[in-house]
Amino acid sequence: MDAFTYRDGQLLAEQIPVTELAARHGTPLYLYSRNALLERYRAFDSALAPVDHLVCFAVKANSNLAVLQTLAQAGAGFDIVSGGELQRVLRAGGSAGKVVFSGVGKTEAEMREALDAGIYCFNVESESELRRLDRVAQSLGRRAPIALRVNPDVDPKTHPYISTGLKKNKFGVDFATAESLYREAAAMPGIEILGVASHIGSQLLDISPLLESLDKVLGLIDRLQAAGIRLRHIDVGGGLGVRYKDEVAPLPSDWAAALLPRLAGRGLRVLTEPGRAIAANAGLLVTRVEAIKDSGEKHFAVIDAAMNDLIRPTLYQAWMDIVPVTPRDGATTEYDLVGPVCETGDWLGKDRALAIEEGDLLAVRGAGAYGFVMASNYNTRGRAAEVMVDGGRAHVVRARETIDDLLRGENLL
Ligand SMILES: Cc1ncc(COP(=O)(O)O)c(C=O)c1O
Ligand SMILES: N[C@@H](CCCC[NH3+])C(=O)O
Repeated sequence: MDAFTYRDGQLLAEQIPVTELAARHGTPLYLYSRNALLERYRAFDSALAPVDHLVCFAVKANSNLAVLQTLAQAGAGFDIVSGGELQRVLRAGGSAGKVVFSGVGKTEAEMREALDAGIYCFNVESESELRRLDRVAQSLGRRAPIALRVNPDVDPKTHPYISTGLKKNKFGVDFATAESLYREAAAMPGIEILGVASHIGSQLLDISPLLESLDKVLGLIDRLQAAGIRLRHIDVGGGLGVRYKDEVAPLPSDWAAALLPRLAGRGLRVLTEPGRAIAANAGLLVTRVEAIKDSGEKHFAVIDAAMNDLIRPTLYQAWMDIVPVTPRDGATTEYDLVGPVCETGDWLGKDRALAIEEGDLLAVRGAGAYGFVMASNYNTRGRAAEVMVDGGRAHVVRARETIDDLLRGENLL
């Protein structure tokens, strides 16, 4: 479903006019559709239904408690990268037994916290981390369940900032040394080997690099088995892309249809860590046009959302669809949509043909993933409110930050 569609000339969030939500909650405003989240989660869950599996939502994509609660209630597991994300998952009612912990810089405190909570698996990204985890687990009289996150050195053909599976990227254990590291792990008293993990990058539009990576990892599993190390699961990572403009993104069903035959007969539990593919198109960022101005060379629409609210356009030159909430008839003008932040890079869209006037509302589509989570307080701007729509009802799931929120904890000399 598209949760955000037009009816009678205005954009709706599920069944509620976006104008009404903006009037009630102000702008900039993040809107999420509960039903769109569920539908996208279930697309992964049912695509993997033929095998024992766990869909671990990548919390970094959207860590709002109500988003996590929605997915936890649907049965999701979670991929976390910090102790903070673990706390969020637990507060949202997620179960620790469905959590995998990725990330290259886990601290001892985070390891202890995750062991105490009883997470399902640590995705270990280096030899140094493995030794540290062994030590921490032993000090607690525990064995830490692990998978090695291997770096298969495969080009995911995506933006260089969001590629993770190349040798030159910081992620994962060098593929050539993975086998010997598994042997070391097998002898560590504080470590219990569960599986293997890989994640090669984000916004992937082509499945073939994922298959190339999978084939390499399956070869490793075979070599390990020959050495007497049997794995129980394979975590194939996340990364499936979405449509922002005109991209043709692979469906979870197509992805699973390509993946599952390669895994047949191995008895491996399959884990995946999708973030963007579940959350991106379940969210909108709503903003108001504050001012229209002309530089003699360019037309600018100054909007009340800025790079601090949504950094993807300026950080990755990402194109995100920006649409009028109540479209006007008449001639369009090409605008650069810029925010109030004092940076030339503060833009959400460039050269967009729009018929708009001051005071109009615009909506940035695809903002449900890597939107609010990457927001900052730059220029002492409070972060936007987050509202979740469920059919005809809207819930404020995070209040807009006030200046008091921003100044809390700051002291004069
Ligand atoms: C280890 C890991 N898992 C999962 C994800 C989620 O990626 P995506 O949002 O592209 O599905 C990421 C981010 O790229 C990641 O680094
Ligand atoms: N933040 C990135 C994705 C990062 C993926 C995290 N490993 C984006 O907006 O596209």
